[in-house]
Amino acid sequence: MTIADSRSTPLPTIAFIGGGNMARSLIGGLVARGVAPGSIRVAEPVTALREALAADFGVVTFSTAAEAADGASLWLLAVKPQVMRTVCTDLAGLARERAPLALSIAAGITAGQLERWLGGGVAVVRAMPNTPALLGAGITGLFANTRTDPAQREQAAALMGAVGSSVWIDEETQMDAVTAVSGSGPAYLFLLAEAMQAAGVAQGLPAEAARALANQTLLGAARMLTETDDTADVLRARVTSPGGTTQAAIETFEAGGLRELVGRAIAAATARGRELSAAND
Ligand SMILES: NC(=O)C1=CN([C@@H]2O[C@H](COP(=O)(O)OP(=O)(O)OC[C@H]3O[C@@H](n4cnc5c(N)ncnc54)[C@H](O)[C@@H]3O)[C@@H](O)[C@H]2O)C=CC1
Ligand SMILES: O=C(O)[C@@H]1CCC=N1
Repeated sequence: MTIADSRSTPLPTIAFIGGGNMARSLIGGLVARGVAPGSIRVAEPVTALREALAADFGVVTFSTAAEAADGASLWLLAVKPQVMRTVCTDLAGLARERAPLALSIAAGITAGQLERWLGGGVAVVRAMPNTPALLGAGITGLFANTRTDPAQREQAAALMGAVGSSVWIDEETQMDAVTAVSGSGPAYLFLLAEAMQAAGVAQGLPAEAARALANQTLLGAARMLTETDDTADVLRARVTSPGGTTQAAIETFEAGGLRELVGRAIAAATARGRELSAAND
C-alpha cells in the first residue's frame, strides 16, 4: 500500500458513465475544488438526474455513454455492477479508437473483467471511493492493471485526490476489503447515528436535541481520530472514567458482541463484493 499524492497533476476531460449517487458526490467534490464543469461530461439515462447534475454543477450531460465517452480520454465508470458488462461491451469499439484510461468505481467487478469487456488491451484502474468525497473528505482505494502507464496512474490518483485522500492497493483481491471498510463504511456511521438519536429520544430527549447531540459527537470524535496522533483505544480510555457512565455503556456493547458483529458485517460485505464479480461476469 502506498499513499497517493498527485494533487498537482492536471486532469483531462473526464467522462462519467452513470450520474447516480456516487457520481454526484465525486462531481460535486471536483467542481467545489475548482475543476472546470465544462471538462466533465456525464452520461445518465434518467432525465431528472441528468438535468439536476447540469443545473447544480454546470457539467455537460448526455443520455448515452458513447456520446459522453467520445470526448474524453478518462472514463469514470460509475454504473452498478449489474450493468457494467453491457455498458463496457457497448463502449468496446470506442475504447479501441480512443485508448482511454477506464477508471471503474464498481464494487466487486475486477480489472480483468473490465479489460475483457472493453475489448482487451485497455488501461484500467479500479477505484473504491466513498460519499464523503462530496465534501472533499473521501478516501479511495486504487488498483491499476498492468496496461496502465505511470501518467495514467498519476491521473487516477489526481482525480480521486481532488475529493479526499487515496491509497494504492497492490493486491487486487484486497479491493473487496477496501469496499467493505471504507466504500460502505459511511453507512455504518449513519446507522450508528440513527441508533444514537433513537436511543436519546427513548431516554427522554427532544428529537432535535438528540439529533444535534449524536451528530456533533460523531463529527468531534472523527476529528479526534484523524487530527490527533492518539489511537482509538487511547481516546476511548480517556472518556471512560472507572465506574462511570461510559464504562456502563462500553460493557454493554462488549457483552452484546459489538466487535464480533462488526467483524461479521465487514466479512459479509467483502464476500458480497466477490459475489458481485462472479454473478455479473
Ligand atoms: N454509493 C456509494 O456510496 C458507492 C458506490 N460505489 C459504486 O458506484 C457505482 C454506482 O453506485 P451508485 O452511484 O450508488 O448507484 P446509482 O444507481 O445511484 O447510479 C448509477 C447510475 O447509472 C445510471 N446508468 C444505468 N445504465 C447506464 C448506462 N448504460 N449508461 C450510463 N448510465 C447508466 C443509472 O441511471 C444510475 O443513475 C456502483 O458500481 C457502486 O458499486 C462505489 C463506492 C461508494
Ligand atoms: O453498497 C454498495 O454496493 C456500494 C459499494 C460501496 C458503497 N456502496
